[in-house]
Amino acid sequence: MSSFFPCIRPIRFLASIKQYHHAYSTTAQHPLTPSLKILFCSKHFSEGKPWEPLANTTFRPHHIRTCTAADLHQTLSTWRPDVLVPWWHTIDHHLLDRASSLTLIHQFGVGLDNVDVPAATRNGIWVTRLPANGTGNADTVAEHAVLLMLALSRRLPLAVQVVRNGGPFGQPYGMGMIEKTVCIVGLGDIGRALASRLSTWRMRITAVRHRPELGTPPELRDAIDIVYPTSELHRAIAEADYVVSAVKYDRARNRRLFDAAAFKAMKPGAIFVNVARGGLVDEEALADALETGSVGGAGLDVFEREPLDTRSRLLALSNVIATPHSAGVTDSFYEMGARVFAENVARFARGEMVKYAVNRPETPRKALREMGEEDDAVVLSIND
Ligand SMILES: O=C(O)C(=O)CO
Repeated sequence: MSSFFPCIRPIRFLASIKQYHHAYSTTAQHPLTPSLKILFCSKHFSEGKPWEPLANTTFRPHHIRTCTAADLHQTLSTWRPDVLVPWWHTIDHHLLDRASSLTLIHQFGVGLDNVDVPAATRNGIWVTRLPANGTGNADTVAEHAVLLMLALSRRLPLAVQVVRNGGPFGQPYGMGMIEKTVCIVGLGDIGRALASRLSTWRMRITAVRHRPELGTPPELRDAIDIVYPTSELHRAIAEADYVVSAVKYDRARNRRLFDAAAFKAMKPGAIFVNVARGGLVDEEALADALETGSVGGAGLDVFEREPLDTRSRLLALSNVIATPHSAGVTDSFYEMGARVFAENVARFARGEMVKYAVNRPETPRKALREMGEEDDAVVLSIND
C-alpha cells in the first residue's frame, strides 16, 4: 500500500494542509478533547499522515497510532482507541462486539462493504466515510477504468516491451474503442462518471442497474442506449466489447456476480474491467476464461483478497493488467480525505454530528448533536 504515496505531489499536498490550518484556526475556540485516541489500521498511514491537518490543535501525535490488520484485535483491546480508521479491512461483528472502547469508525475511503454497519449500530458506534462525488473519488475511479480499457485495447504492456526489445515498429496493435459497445455494470457515481466520459468517444454505451426503476440518469439520456436490470446481465454483456464492473458490492446480493456463466456469456475476446470490489468476481473462473481466450483481457484494480497473492494465476497471464486498488487513491483524494477526516474528528470531539454518517445508533456510546446542515445525501447513491 505504501506504493500509493510516491505519487502524491508534495507541494500541492503541503499547500492544502497549510490552507486547512488557516481554516481550522477559526475553530480554535473548540479545542479537541486531548484524550480522544485514534487508531489508523494500516502502516501506510504513517507515510501519508492524514492527521497532519490536526497539527495546530490541542491534538498531539501520541493520541494517534497505526497498526497492521494482523495486530488490530490486540491493539483494540490493549490501547482502547475511541476512533478506528480502517483501510478496507474486514471490520465484522466478531470484532465490533468486542471493541468496547470504539465510538466512531471513520473509513478512509468511500466503499463501506468491509464494515458490518448493522453490528456497529447495534453496539452504539457511529460509522462514517469519505464522500464519493463532488470532491470525492468517483471521477478518478472512472478515469482509471478508462486507463485499463485503453491499455488493454492497445496491449500497452506488450507494446512497451517491444520498444525495449528494439522493435519491430509500426506493426498493428490491438483494437480501437470507436464504434464499440461498452456495458457499464452499476450506474452509481462511478458508473455515471464513466458513462459521461465515454459519451464523447463515439461508443455505444449500455448499462446494467440494480434498481432499474431509477431508469437512465437524466444527464445521460443521450449517452446511454439502454439500461438493463441485473436479471438481464448476461444478455447485456453478450453484446458488449467492454464490460466494466462499477457496481456496489454487497456480499449477500452480488458476491461473484461475474462467475463462469457470466464470462461464458460475454462476447468472445471482449475486455473485462473491475474497479469496484474483488468479491464481485470469481477469480478462478476469470483466469480460466482468460486462458482460453473467451475473455480477451482483464483490467483489475481490486481482488477478493488484497494484497493479491503474487502466485495468483491471474498474474501469470499476459492479457491481465492488475493495479493495487489504486483507482481512487490519488493525491487529490488523499488531500480531501485528510481534510474531511480532520473536520469530522473535530466535530466528533465537540459532540457534533459527523458529516457523511451512514448510521444513527439508537443508543450511541457518544451522543452527537444534529447540526442541521449536513450534506451527507451526496454519498448515498454510490454504485447503484
Ligand atoms: O474509496 C474507495 O472505496 C475505493 O475503493 C477507492 O478505490
